[in-house]
Amino acid sequence: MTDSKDTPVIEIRDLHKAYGQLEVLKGVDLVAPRGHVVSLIGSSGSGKSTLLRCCNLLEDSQQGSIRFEGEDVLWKGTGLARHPADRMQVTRIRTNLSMVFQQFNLWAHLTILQNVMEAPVTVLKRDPKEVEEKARHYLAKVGIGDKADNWPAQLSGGQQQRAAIARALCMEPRALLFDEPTSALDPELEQEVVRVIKALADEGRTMLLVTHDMKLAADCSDHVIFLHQGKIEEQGAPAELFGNPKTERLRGFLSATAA
Ligand SMILES: Nc1ncnc2c1ncn2[C@@H]1O[C@H](COP(=O)(O)OP(=O)(O)OP(=O)(O)O)[C@@H](O)[C@H]1O
Repeated sequence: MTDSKDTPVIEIRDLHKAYGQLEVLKGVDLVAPRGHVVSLIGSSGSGKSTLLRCCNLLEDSQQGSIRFEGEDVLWKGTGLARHPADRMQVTRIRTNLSMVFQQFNLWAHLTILQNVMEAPVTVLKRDPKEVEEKARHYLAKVGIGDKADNWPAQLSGGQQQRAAIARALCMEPRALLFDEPTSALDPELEQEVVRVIKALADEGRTMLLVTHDMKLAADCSDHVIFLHQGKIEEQGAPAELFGNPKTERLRGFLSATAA
């Protein structure tokens, strides 16, 4: 692994992905330098989640490259993690590129604290005492330190999503991948999560953010990519993109195809 500070945390080149005959990604490039937030916006079915899942090795792809801190993390057409060495690499990549899903995916039978501690203790074999300290720190950071001993069902949707963010942070990843983190939430709960994401962006965390929320993308991104039918339609800094006529056209097709 290269450790130059100039090496992008995530670098995707000419990525192609198909499910059978359905071509979902048709040559996508994306670069996320350290400390940058890159948002992916696009109509439903444009391939945003698929791109994120390829980064996290939940999907393989047919062509192109994905590099994490200069290291090639793509298996082309061979299936993922068949070899034990590959499995170790998959764990390492998933630890470093921690994913926050739309549907929080908390374990119902574990308390919030246990949910946050689960992967660092059981998968990464870290010391439970140290992990607990970190877990409490991250729960406090996302504003739900007082919910550590509650069950997920006792929390609101916004609180559950914040717990899911704390769980991702507790892996101490090099980058966070957010897949529509606010779309399962009511507007007022959404704002709780938006505040946490903005605070993480202000801290200089590297993040890829898939969102339908133009305002969220505009407020916290260094770079915004509009994906349409598996290709990049437009991209740039929010200040260049938002409010100009090109983006208004994109906003049009977004609202026409919103899920
Ligand atoms: N496992 C799968 N098998 C077959 N087709 C899939 C699979 N996953 C996604 N697709 C298809 O790939 C296309 C892109 O899906 P993807 O979830 O990446 O879109 P998206 O841009 O994230 O959409 P949305 O905004 O609605 O979440 C869609 O046509 C979808 O039906």
